[in-house]
Amino acid sequence: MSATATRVLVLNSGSSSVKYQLLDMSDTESKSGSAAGRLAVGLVERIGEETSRLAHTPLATGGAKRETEGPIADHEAALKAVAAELTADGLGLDSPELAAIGHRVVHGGLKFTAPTVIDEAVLEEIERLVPVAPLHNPANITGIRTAQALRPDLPQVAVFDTAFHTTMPEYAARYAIDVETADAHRIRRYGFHGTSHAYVSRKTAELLGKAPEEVNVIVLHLGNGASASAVAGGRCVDTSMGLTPLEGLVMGTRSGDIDPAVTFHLKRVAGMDEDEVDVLLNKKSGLIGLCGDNDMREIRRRIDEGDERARLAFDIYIHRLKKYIGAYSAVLGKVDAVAFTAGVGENAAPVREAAIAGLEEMGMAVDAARNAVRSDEPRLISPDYARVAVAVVPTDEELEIAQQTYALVNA
Ligand SMILES: Nc1ncnc2c1ncn2[C@@H]1O[C@H](COP(=O)(O)OP(=O)(O)O)[C@@H](O)[C@H]1O
Ligand SMILES: CC(=O)OP(=O)(O)O
Ligand SMILES: [Mg+2]
Repeated sequence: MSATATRVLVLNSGSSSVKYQLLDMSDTESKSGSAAGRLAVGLVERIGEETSRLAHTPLATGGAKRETEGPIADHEAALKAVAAELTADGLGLDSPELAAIGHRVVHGGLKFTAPTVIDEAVLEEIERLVPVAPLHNPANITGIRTAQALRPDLPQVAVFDTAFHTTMPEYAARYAIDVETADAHRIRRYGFHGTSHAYVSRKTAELLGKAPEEVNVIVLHLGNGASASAVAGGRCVDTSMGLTPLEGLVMGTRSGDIDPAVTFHLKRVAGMDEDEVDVLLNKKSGLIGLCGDNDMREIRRRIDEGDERARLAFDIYIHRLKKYIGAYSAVLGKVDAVAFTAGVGENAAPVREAAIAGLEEMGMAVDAARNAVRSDEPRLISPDYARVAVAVVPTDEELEIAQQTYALVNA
């Protein structure tokens, strides 16, 4: 790595999207956690559909956001389109200032507990985990292979969603099924969104003016995928996603918790095969299965118009959230804060209000005026009298990945 190479490109490849950021890590603020070192940010959406969309903002040049629509067939094409956008701003991947490329990798199993420089053996292991992260790991692998082809000389670093959760105690991670079968097939709770849970729990402690070791936090990461975690003194002690990102909360298109016997029933009685059940639970369930929409904005709009199906979907979503807040309060014993994050958690005030409503006896409440504030900054939404702080803490998986990547290549 050259002495002047201080930039990191971060790729967060989802099942049908790529979020990316180019950061300059020599900027002291980007090292400590603010947005100052961001040179370019963007998003490719609806990959593989008829009209994909690329939105690119070159912050370094002060240029306006550029949006292009047109077909982008796969993640390889998406990444090449991103590279072309960066090149157009003089921020191309050929820059000698680029120190590394950091990749979000969703499933790292038990092997990867920390950021890892990617080689063929690491890629093989990520590939081996495809069956337990079928929506995510294949996209991550394509992202890595394409980036390697564009810059074979650069270190590529994998930052795993599962890493933060590897501290869970055995009694939280192990399912109550036959031990030999579970161990033979590595069946256990792994948990996901760990980079976000780690970042948000740390930021929440900061908001309270305390060290992470001093606080117990329930983090509610509510995006299209959604998960809850119980973080005690900076360490994850339980989380709602399991072997795969299907378990736990009601999500945009995933069912979350369900009696596993439903799957036998669908096969024996409804005549579905494995793949059909998989698609049903991962892609046609959750909010979209309940009411036909997975975007919380649309669901709130329909509720305001008196739509009963949207109302019921919302109520089911909130009921599940409340159950996890209760469960993790008991797991933690003492809760200092509940932190809402990701697309829904950061933006949907009615979700926050409804999830906390009625929890006054548990020391939790939401102040309506504080909850209505829109901001990119971490903020409290509980009234001053509440024993438990309720907060909105915007996540920043890309910054966290950049910091971990840069630290590793400079170690
Ligand atoms: N202004 C908003 N109000 C309510 N919900 C929102 C708003 N903006 C985004 N969302 C929700 O956030 C979701 C996307 O969250 P995000 O964290 O970006 O998800 P992912 O990373 O899983 O793609 C959308 O599907 C939508 O439900
Ligand atoms: C693991 C997971 O569910 O990720 P996402 O929310 O990006 O789909
Ligand atoms: Mg996400």
